[in-house]
Amino acid sequence: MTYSQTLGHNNNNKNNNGKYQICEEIGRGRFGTVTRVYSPSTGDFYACKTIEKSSLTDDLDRACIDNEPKLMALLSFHPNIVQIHDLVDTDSTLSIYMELVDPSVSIYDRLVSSGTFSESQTASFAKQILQGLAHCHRYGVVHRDIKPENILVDLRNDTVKICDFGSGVWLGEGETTEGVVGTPYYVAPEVLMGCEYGEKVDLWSVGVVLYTMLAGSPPFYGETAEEIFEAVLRGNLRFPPKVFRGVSSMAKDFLRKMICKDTSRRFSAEQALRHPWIQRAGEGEERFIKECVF
Ligand SMILES: Nc1ncnc2c1ncn2[C@@H]1O[C@H](COP(=O)(O)OP(=O)(O)OP(=O)(O)O)[C@@H](O)[C@H]1O
Repeated sequence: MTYSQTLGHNNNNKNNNGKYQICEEIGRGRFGTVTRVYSPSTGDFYACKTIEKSSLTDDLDRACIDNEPKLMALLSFHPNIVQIHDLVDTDSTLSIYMELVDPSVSIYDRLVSSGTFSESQTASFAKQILQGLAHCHRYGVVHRDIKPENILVDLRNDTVKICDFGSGVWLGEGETTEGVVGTPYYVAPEVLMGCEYGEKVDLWSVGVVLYTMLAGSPPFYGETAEEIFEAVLRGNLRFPPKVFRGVSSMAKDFLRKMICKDTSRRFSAEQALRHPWIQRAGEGEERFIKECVF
């Protein structure tokens, strides 16, 4: 990874000093656009997230933008985490050059296009998400915004890649943090209660994502953000028989240990990886790519 700081005025080629050739837009988030770019020097394609600094209106947004490349750089290589390759920082824009996951589909896009996932597919993706998160947590990085939109599946090999570390935080051994960060359906109750919290917030969110993959809708629902927060705080986890008829009791046991209000009883990523539902993941599983609708 190389970091370049391009201070000064905007220049040609979208502030990248001509190091990269800009191709087409591949995604759009709250803060900017994601574009496919080509690097003649490495001969590789990358995904470039470009953020217009003028569009950042508050300090929290500015902190998110500063954090993302730092946290990504802190993590050594892991197959289930999008890698950072380069950073170009100018007066007006910040461009984060990342490993390109292409062709890819986010869990969110796949839920919208085709509804629920099979149990074996969910378990297989769960294992990869947890392996990626266990790696983050070993380095003290808490993602804080695990949701279907931030989990990409590389369709060349069905590999899951966790992306968007913009809401993340670094916590030293045993440290906690505070502050309401996350997305309503997936946020952990201790975040909403204004408590100090640690890396287990990510495990709650993974549990909610997996529940949503199996059921097609999240476990805590409401018409407004306030209603969703109230449902999350109640934390009343149900498995409606109509929806969960075909889902194994092992999967439900696993979800109860992830979507657990008591953080001391909630699984860590390492504990989750040892659960039999995850240990058995991958047995007799179909290729995801066949299930995808483009
Ligand atoms: N490395 C990548 N490879 C391929 N596509 C990517 C990559 N990173 C992001 N994308 C695409 O761009 C979209 C937006 O990216 P990302 O979520 O990182 O942006 P953001 O501005 O931080 O979004 P948010 O609104 O969640 O804060 C993703 O949903 C995905 O479709």
